[in-house]
Amino acid sequence: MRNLRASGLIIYRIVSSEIEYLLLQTSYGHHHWTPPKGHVDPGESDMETALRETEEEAGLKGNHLQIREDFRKELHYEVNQKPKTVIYWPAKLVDPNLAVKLSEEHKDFKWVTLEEACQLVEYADIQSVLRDCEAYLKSS
Ligand SMILES: Nc1ncnc2c1ncn2[C@@H]1O[C@H](COP(=O)(O)OP(=O)(O)OP(=O)(O)OP(=O)(O)OC[C@H]2O[C@@H](n3cnc4c(N)ncnc43)[C@H](O)[C@@H]2O)[C@@H](O)[C@H]1O
Repeated sequence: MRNLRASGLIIYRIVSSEIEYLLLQTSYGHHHWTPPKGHVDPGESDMETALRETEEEAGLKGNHLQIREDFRKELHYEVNQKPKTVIYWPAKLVDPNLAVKLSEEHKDFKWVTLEEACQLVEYADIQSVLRDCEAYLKSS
């Protein structure tokens, strides 16, 4: 069975010494919240996809971001009985005031603290990735 593969960026910014994460809410389905991410197209690397999807979904380009490639996490879950892999890297929004521009795929976005993010994302695996990411960012 073909594995679905997606990748994205855990976008964060620093505001008054606090880390805030960018989450997007889908316009479809049950309107779940995730960082910007999407399906890897044929011939694309995981990082190329992560950058393309972040620009398409949030209007943030690679030159707006500092990507932390040394922290990479994979999620594995099933969508419609098919296995799906999602890869994330953290990326700092260099100008914390830069505006997010949504596409039609999402109906809302929020900048939230770790605890608020864990409530919004609802799945234990991405909550765990966010907690590990915060620990990594605070230690480096
Ligand atoms: N129901 C729908 N109605 C209309 N158009 C739709 C649609 N679903 C997808 N689309 C279309 O597909 C495109 C998305 O393509 P992309 O933008 O390229 O890909 P994606 O982010 O990987 O898609 P998706 O939102 O489906 O993925 P996720 O794994 O979060 O989510 C997939 C499922 O997995 C669940 N899920 C998310 N994270 C999970 C996790 N950590 N553990 C377990 N389940 C999880 C989600 O709740 C969700 O049910 C959109 O443009 C949209 O047009």
